[in-house]
Amino acid sequence: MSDAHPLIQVKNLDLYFGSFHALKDVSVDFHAGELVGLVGDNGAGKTTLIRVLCGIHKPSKGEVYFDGELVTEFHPKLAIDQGIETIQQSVGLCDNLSIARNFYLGREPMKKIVGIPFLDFKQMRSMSTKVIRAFGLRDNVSADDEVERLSGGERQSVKIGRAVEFKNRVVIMDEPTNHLSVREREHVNELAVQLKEQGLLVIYITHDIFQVHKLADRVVIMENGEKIEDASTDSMTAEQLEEVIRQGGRLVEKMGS
Ligand SMILES: Nc1ncnc2c1ncn2[C@@H]1O[C@H](COP(=O)(O)OP(=O)(O)OP(=O)(O)O)[C@@H](O)[C@H]1O
Repeated sequence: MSDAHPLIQVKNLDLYFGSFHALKDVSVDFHAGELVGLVGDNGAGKTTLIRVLCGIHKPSKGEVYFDGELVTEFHPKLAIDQGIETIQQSVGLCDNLSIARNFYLGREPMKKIVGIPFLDFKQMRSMSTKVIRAFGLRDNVSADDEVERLSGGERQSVKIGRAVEFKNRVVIMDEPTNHLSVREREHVNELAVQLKEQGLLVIYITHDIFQVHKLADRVVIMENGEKIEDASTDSMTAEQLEEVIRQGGRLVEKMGS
């Protein structure tokens, strides 16, 4: 994997919120077909880093390359057009709309009847039905049901199915299993692995180093806006990575000296 060029390359990134230095000289590569765990304590800079990748924040210094091309404009719409999707626990679906409508949110297929464009409900229904079955929703859930009646895990499945169907290249999962039952958590984690096996880059943000160690190819640890570790899960155990987090990078400095 490391010989191919990275799908996303972050080089010497700094980001200030006013005088607060939120990202400090962060460099990290992310490859297609890789599941990378992004971990670190509260306020470490994980969300800020992925917000740069999603075009929400413009870095103060440093570069981001997407598929080898320097990103010159940071805007959420551009990131979506490049195929970067973020899956968050509490956002991304409208409760009072059907699963079919949610599936196409902002990308509704249209058909023309006597020259007048209408939403193509038939296509929305058939495509979303296919996907919700493939992604393991209960048989008694229909594409016409409102999202409100779905469990947390099913909601995540709809978002993940949408990311696959719309041919995203990068899926960023921000604490995707918070508040889920054990079985739902397993299901969402299996879907994350499926995404990477289909060649997508999956960046998985979590506080749970033990959970992500089982899934990820690599774990990147952040602390106080800095990247303090970037290790393959083959080279370090979950316990060793937890110790790095506990010591806040002091262990890595010691090992390097
Ligand atoms: N828009 C903002 N304006 C000012 N400060 C911000 C802003 N966004 C984040 N910060 C600060 O930047 C630091 C890093 O925050 P960030 O949300 O990236 O951390 P995190 O690692 O995702 O933490 P958590 O796990 O708690 O979500 C925090 O101190 C936070 O208060």
